Order: sequence, then C-alpha cells, then structure tokens
Amino acid sequence: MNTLAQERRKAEFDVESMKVVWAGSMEQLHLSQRMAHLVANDPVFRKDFRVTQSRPDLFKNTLRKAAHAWKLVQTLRLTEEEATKMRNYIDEPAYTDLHWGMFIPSIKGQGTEVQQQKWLPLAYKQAILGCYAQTELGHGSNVQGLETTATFDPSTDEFIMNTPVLTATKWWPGALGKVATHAVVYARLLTDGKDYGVHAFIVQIRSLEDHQPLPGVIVGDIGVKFGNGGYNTMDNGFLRFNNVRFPRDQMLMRLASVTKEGKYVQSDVPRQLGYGAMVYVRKSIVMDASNYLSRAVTIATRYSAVRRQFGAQGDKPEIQVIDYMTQQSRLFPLLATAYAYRFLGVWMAWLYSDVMARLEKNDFSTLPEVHACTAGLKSITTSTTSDAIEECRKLCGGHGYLCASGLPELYAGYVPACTYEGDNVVLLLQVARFLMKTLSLLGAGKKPAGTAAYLGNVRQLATQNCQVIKGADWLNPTTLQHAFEARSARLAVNCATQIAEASNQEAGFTELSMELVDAARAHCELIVVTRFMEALKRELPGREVKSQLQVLCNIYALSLITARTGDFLVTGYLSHEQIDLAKAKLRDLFRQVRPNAVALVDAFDHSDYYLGSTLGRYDGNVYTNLYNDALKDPMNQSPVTEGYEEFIRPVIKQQLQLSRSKI
Ligand SMILES: Cc1cc2nc3c(=O)[nH]c(=O)nc-3n(C[C@H](O)[C@H](O)[C@H](O)COP(=O)(O)OP(=O)(O)OC[C@H]3O[C@@H](n4cnc5c(N)ncnc54)[C@H](O)[C@@H]3O)c2cc1C
Repeated sequence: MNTLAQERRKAEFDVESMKVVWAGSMEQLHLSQRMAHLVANDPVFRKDFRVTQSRPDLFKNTLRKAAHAWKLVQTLRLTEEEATKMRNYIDEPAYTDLHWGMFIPSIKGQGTEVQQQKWLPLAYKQAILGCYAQTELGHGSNVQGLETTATFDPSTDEFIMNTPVLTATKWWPGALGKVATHAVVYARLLTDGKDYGVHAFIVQIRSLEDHQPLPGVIVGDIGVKFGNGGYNTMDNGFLRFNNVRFPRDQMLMRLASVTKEGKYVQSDVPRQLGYGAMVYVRKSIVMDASNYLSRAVTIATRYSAVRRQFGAQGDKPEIQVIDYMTQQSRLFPLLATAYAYRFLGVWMAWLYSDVMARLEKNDFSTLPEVHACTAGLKSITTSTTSDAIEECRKLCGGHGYLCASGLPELYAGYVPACTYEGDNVVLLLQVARFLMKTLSLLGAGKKPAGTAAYLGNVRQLATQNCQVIKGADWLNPTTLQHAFEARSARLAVNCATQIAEASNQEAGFTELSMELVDAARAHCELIVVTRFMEALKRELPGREVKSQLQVLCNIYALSLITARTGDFLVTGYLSHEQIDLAKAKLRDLFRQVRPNAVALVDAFDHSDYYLGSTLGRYDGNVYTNLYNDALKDPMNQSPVTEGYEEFIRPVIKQQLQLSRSKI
C-alpha cells in the first residue's frame, strides 16, 4: 500500500497549477526544475554524509563544491539568476554567499563609480574573494560602538588599520576564516585629529599568490558552531590588524571621503541611497524563510501521513498521525505560514522596485516606513521559521531527532538567521520606535503611509470592537483585517500613552520595551495577513487553486488570533465567545485542508535530494530507508566496535586495572 499515492488521489485542486503559483511563474518553475535537476544529478554535490564528516573534511568538501559550481557557471554559461538558483539547490552555506551576497553589494552600494570600476570586475570573475567584516568580539548590534581604527596618514596618503583592544577583534564574518582575500572592513575613521565614526574600507588580508595572511594581519576560523553540518561549512572568522597600511582610495567613498591633506568631506550623494540594498537583502531573507519553512513542512506532512499510531480496529490499520486534531493544529498553520511568506516575499520584490524608482527621483518620503516594515518582517519571518522547523522535528516524534530526518541540519543551518542581518529583538525595537513616532506625528496632522496607513484611523480602531457573531463571520477578509489593525493600533497606542506619562521619554521607552516588542510584532503580523489577502485578489489560474489558498489564508489569520488571544482580550477588541468561534472555525478549516495536505506540500516541488530527508521522501518509503541508512552509518561498518578490546572487554571480564588513587 502506497500511503502517499493514496493521499495524492484525495487532492481537490490542480497541483501543477499550484506549483506555478509557488514558483511565481511558469518560467521560474522551469528554471528551478532545471537547476534542481542539475545539482541533484551531479555526484560532487552529494550531501548525505555531511553530518558525519569532521569539520576539516566538511569544509574542504564545501570548497570543492564551490569550485565545481563556478566551473559549471562558466562552462554552461549560466545567467546570474541561474547561478543564484544553483547555489540555493547546492544547499550548503559557503564563502560564495558572502562574496556575492555582501562583499559585491557593499562595493556597489558604497563605492564611487571609479571604485566600482576597479573592484567589481575582479570580484565578478572571482579573481579576488571577499567578505563583510563588521561585527567585533565586543560589538555587533551596536555598530557605532565598533573599535577597529583606520587612521589617515597624509605623509604617505595611506590609512593605517589597527585593532587597539581585544574586543575590537573582528569576529563572525563568514568567508573570513579561511577563504577571503579581501574584506570590506568597518572601522572608525580617524583623521585631522578627529574621530569621524564608523566607515567602510576595502582591505586585502591574504596574498593573491600563496594565500598567506599579509603582514600585520592575524586571521583564522572562530571554531565549531551549533549542530552537525549546519553552518559549519562556513569559515566564520576572526581578524586583527597590526598597523596594516593601504592606499587612501580603498576607503569606500560614495558617501564621504578624505582628501590627500586629510580633510573629511561629506559627499552630496543622499545617504538614503543605501536603503535599496537593504530592502533587497531583506526580501531575500523573507523568501529564504518561506523556502526553509516549506522544506520542514514537507517533511513533517509526508511523514505525518505515513506514520500510524494507535486505533487499529479489526483489519483496519492504525490511525495516520496526521488525522489527530492536535497534529493538524500544529502542522497546518505552519503549512499556511509557508504560503503566506511566499506571497510576502513577492510583495517585497515589488517594494524593492518601488523604493528604487523613488530613490532615483530623490523621493525619500516612504523610507522610514519601508525601513521599519522590512526590519520587522525580517525579524518575525526568521523567528517563526526557526521555531517552526523545531516544531516540525517534534511533529515527527523520535525519528525527527535523527539526522536522517533532515530536520536537525535544517534547523542548525537556519537558526542563525535570527541573529545575522540584525538581532530580531533589536529589529522589533526599531519598528516600535517607528510606530511611536508615527503616532506622535498624527497630532501634527501627518498622515501615515504604506503599511502604517491604518494608524491614520486610530480613533475608530481604538473604539469599535469586533462584530463577529457567528463562526462564518470569521471568513470575511474585512473582519480579519480589521481585527489585526485594531490589535496593532491598540497595543501601540497603549505604549505611546504610557511613554507620554513617563518623566523622560527615553526611559519610558526602555521601561516598556517588552510591550513595545509585542506592538511591533502585531504590526508586522498585520502586514503578512494583509499581503496574503491582497495576493488572493488577483487571477490565480488552475482548478481550485485559489480556494485552497483562501483556506490557507484563513488558517494563517485565525491561527494567529488563537495563538495571540492575550493581545486581543487585553485590548478589549475580542470577547471570549468570539475567540471560541475563531477556534471552532479553525477546526473546520483544518478538516478542509486535511485531504489536500500532501498535495499542498508537493506543490513546493522539492526534490528528494534537496529535502535530504528519509522521513520526507516523495514515495513515503520511510522505514526501509531509515533501516538501510542506519546500516550504512560509519558506526556500523564492523559488528564489533573499535575500543572493544580496550574499554568494553575489560569491564565485562572484570579485568579493569584498579589502583588506589587519592581523591
Ligand atoms: C552564523 C552567523 C554569521 C554571521 N556572519 C557575519 C558576517 O558575515 N559579517 C559580520 O560582520 N557579522 C556576522 N555575524 C554577526 C552578526 O551580524 C551579529 O552577531 C548580530 O548583528 C548580533 O549582534 P551581537 O552578536 O552583538 O548580539 P548582541 O547585540 O550582543 O545581542 C545579545 C542579546 O542582547 C540583546 N540586545 C542587544 N541590544 C539590545 C537593545 N538595544 N535592547 C534590547 N536588547 C538588546 C539581543 O536581543 C540579544 O538577545 C554573523 C553571526 C552569525 C551567528
């Protein structure tokens, strides 16, 4: 009996059309399939032994893969889009992520035209390999607290870079530890007897001939990180400078420069131009979140359909664990969230092009709102996805804890996303600051824009309570949107009122930071719900595709309402009865998803290679493969373990050499 084949026959919608919706277009789907196939069928990209490799072997193999991928890019003449997709399917953090994702964009964003012409061609052909060295031992989130110094010496027209104290040691940059030849280094600019704060510099750290660290550079890897495999394929590094000199034109000078005489000059290029790159990076993070989440959910859904526990009657088999309401209530909201984040990512791609178009016209009016919303969306999507991968592991019971499930490595590789590109709590506090400012400006008649426009309606949102009187009312998009708007507005107003009462506004903000984080989260969840509902307003071809997505959208919104009951009750927007109606409606929706669950994860179109999970296999043949995997494990290469003669036999045979030792 092939359980998953039976499940697929139950689907009530056209899976192939859903694949197109998930991929974004038919072209994107084909591109993904071609790249996924290319990687899965190339033995160099094998990843099944990653978790048992020693760190040096693991790392060397990552280098092999990166070099092989680069060869493919050139021999097959892959476009940038194809190459990026291929890197995604290789599914292994590598130095190339930092080179292409941070080093090159930094030069593009902060370098002058002349600097770009000098450095980018070298970086594009990988004649130099770069990293992004901002974080130090002592400071990460507080960038203004960085202590590395770049002192200008007019007598030689050079900067001198130094690490004055231990806490100024660069610590964490990926690709720094063992690979990068160059780094974009953030350091305090000292010139003309003054400290001009943190600026970026391109510094060569290793020889292009023999890869030895250059004189005055002390560099290495920071050591083994969380989990087996996971992020250990990356050489996160440390870096210290001892009077390292480099020419003045290696300061990235688009926004500010230093003259030959050592005078600091601010350029007339608006500082805000850098915001475009930030939106782009955050859009990619949100897309990554939906991707990682969809992988975890695929594994947990397929396995939940295959796995049976309890309830056998007569000839009938035991119950599939996916049929338990508790399993559904933990799993289906995550399935819905994966789709929600995908539509959010698509919207953020639009936001990016909108921001770029505005920047070109020197229109900076939407930037504070865009800055806040993208910071918050990075925060909530990565936190939720990390928690969700761990929940999927638990949904798979004991077998989920085996590396063969693919989930431990997925989690270990993903979870740092909560920290890099901005600590998630620090980011939510930035959103909260924006919300407080927006509310304070309402009095002056300033209308909030974009994702904060609803705050213009704050009076109505603060006074009108929810109108739901029967379960079906919860399916009305306006009702749902209003609920999320009211929750967010009320939490924010509550904080603003309390801060206004404090004798010192800053101290009030610090005192209320827990509540402010809740308000910021509510604001961001409203954005996700709204974007999902907006996406469903457009044409979505394919049999019952839209109706399935509508069910998932309702699950996403209602599961948030039931998970955050406290917010809705404390703000007085919902009654206990209305929450009970939401819970009952959610149970209805779970029943509607149930026959479609396996097909809905098939629509993510993840290959077995990419999932790397025995539990999430397309054919559902879990047990045979778990058993065979165990037989192949290095621990089982001989029936009698190494160490038997030394450490087991003497115990069993009562032959341990006992000597009286002093305690
Ligand atoms: C896998 C990985 C890869 C990385 N890659 C790079 C890289 O390539 N280049 C690079 O430069 N850096 C890199 N980093 C570093 C990363 O960017 C920083 O770790 C991150 O910015 C967080 O800063 P931090 O470590 O100083 O945390 P901290 O700011 O010290 O955070 C510690 C705790 O304090 C809390 N906290 C901090 N400030 C506040 C506040 N104002 N209010 C309330 N709570 C606060 C945080 O929420 C957190 O709970 C990487 C990190 C990791 C884990």
